[in-house]
This record gives sequence, C-alpha cells and structure tokens, in this order.
Amino acid sequence: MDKLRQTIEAIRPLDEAAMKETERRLGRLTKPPGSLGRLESLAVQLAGIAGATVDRPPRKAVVVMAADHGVCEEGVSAFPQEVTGQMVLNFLAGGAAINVLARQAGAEVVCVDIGVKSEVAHESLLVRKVRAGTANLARGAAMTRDEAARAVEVGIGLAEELAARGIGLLATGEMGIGNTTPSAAMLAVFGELDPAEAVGRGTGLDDEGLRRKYETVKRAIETNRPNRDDVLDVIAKVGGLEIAGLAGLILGAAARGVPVVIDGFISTVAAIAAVRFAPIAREYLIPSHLSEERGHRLALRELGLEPMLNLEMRLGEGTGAALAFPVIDAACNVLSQMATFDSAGISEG
Ligand SMILES: O=C(O)c1ccc[n+]([C@@H]2O[C@H](COP(=O)([O-])O)[C@@H](O)[C@H]2O)c1
Ligand SMILES: Cc1cc2nc[nH]c2cc1C
Repeated sequence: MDKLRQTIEAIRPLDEAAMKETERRLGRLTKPPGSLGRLESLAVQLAGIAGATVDRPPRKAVVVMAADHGVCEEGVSAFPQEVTGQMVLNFLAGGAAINVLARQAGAEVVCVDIGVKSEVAHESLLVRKVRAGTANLARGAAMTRDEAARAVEVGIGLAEELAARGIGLLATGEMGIGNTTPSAAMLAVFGELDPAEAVGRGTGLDDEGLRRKYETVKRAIETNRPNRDDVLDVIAKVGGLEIAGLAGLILGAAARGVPVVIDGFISTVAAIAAVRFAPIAREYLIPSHLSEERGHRLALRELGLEPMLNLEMRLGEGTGAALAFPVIDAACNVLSQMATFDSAGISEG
C-alpha cells in the first residue's frame, strides 16, 4: 500500500516550458500552423511528459498482463478458460497478433502471469502471480482488498523496471478469458451506468450469452455493492488481476515520466481506475484505437480521450496500441527531420 501511495504522490503535472518550446519548434517547420493535427498535439504532450522536446522515437514495450476469471463459470465468454494459459504460450512463442504488430513497430512484448489459473512455465515469462485467477464476482468479491493492492503494485514495479531499462513508451496489453465481464462491471460502477451500456459480446457471445452476461454483471454489482469512490474496493469486488496490474502499470509509468498508449476496452477501464487513483495520470495517457466492444466509446468518454484509429478491432493483447506506435514515432521524427521556413528559404504566411 505504501508503494501505491508513494507512486500516486510522485506523479507530476506536465512541463509547461517544454511544451511551449515544442510548440515554437512546430511553428517553424515548413507547413501551415497546426496542419499536422494530432501529430502536433502528441509531440507537445511527449515534451510535457519528458520535460524536453522529444525528437527521436522512444524505445517501446507492450506489457501483456494475463489472468483468469472465476466468473467464467457463469458462461460469460464464447471461449473456454484454458485459452488464457494457452495464449500466454503463444505470446512467448511469438505467434500471436501482438507479436506480429509489436515486431512491425520495433517494440518488445513483455508477458506477465499476474493471475493465470494454470501453471505456465517459460523462461521469458514474468511470473508475478497474485493468485490463480479471481473468484466468481457474481457470488462474492473477486479478490481481497490486499490482493487488489498487490496486483496494482505488480504493475507499478514492472513500469519501474522497464523505465530503468530505458523503455520510453509503454503500451497496455492483456489476455484473460472472461475479462470483459469485470471490465463492464467496473465501467458501470465508475461511470454510474446501466450495465446494459457497458456489457458487450467480448470474444463473440450470441444473444443468449449476452443476456446472461448482462444479468451476471447486474448481479455482481448488487451482490458486492462496490463503493465507487474507493478504487481498491471496486477492483477487489468486481475487477480482475490483469486490470489491476494495468492500472498500476499506468501509475508507475506516469510516476517515472513514461507515456502509456492505451489499447481497447479492458485497458481503458484499467486507465479509468488509474485516473481515479491519481487524476494527473490522465495527462500521461495516449489513446490508440476504438474497439468494437460495446462500452469502449463510453469508457474513452469517461477519460475525455479521442481514439486515433478505428479498424473495427476487438482483440485486446495491446494490438490497437501497437498500431498507434508508428503514429507516435512520426510525431517525433517530424521535429528532427523536417526543414524550417528559414532553412528551406520558404516564405511564411
Ligand atoms: O480490447 C478489447 O477491446 C477487447 C474486446 C473484446 C475481447 N477482448 C479480448 O478477449 C478476451 C475477453 O473476452 P471475453 O469474451 O472472454 O470476456 C480477453 O482476452 C481480451 O483480451 C478484448
Ligand atoms: C484465441 C484468442 C486470442 C485472444 N487474444 C486476446 N483475447 C483472446 C481470446 C481468444 C479466444
């Protein structure tokens, strides 16, 4: 708990002077003012986070947190629970979508077992298991408050390790059969929404499954009565271990001055939790894509974030975030590689 409190206190607002300097540099480049749109606001945000203009692409990593969910016994996913552990091995073998997209973007994939039910053994797997999957949140708390805090602290610790290794840009990724159910419950609680607005088809539920999932989320909230003003209470009662871990990753990154690209529905709910812990953490977030999952638009709205891409994806793993990496690299490269009006002898308007 001390680590969590210290991390929250260490998060600083963005550096105004560095942002102004980057705005000035952008204004001298050979283009009409503001014409590079979101690339310009990204360059300014990166400068505010780093405390200086960032004109070289940062070293990048996607952190894929994997965990299982006791709520799967309610029949809320189109896939069986054992797929979580099986996909972890696929990540480690390099064969998953996130491996392809990260490789293409020059990013490494860091795979973490924060709560997979089965024992997964692989030399490259970071085993930080807080418990072997959550309990069924439709019948009681998903985990204890202490476990929720420990899962958040696993994420903080990882961000610290990666920042110390020179990673300058992180992306959130996750794998957990059933995890759109706790994500929907958390979103409904934090956003005071009707669960129907937060519950979607996940990996591909049919209409009957969707109805069952809605009833499950409603029951989870009625049974547990989470206190929306107490983030750890919400995570412990209706959350998940990888969601908690990602919230911690975001807090740890913000405390170390590292920006974080947010993937789809589950990642965005983790970001909401992080921002409830520490409102300034929002300034360190970079949205990526709009997931097809129902509820993602509302989750992004909760954070006031506008996605860059809409590719009708709903995979998770960090795939949407990895696709935003080249856009972020572009924001850095224009600063160092474009000519200025002066250097190119072009008349200003
Ligand atoms: O990121 C998203 O927006 C997203 C939307 C739907 C599903 N997923 C992925 O699918 C799994 C959760 O779906 P489900 O149906 O089992 O709850 C989990 O492994 C997520 O990574 C991810
Ligand atoms: C195969 C598979 C891959 C995934 N990656 C993230 N969630 C997933 C769910 C399934 C079912």
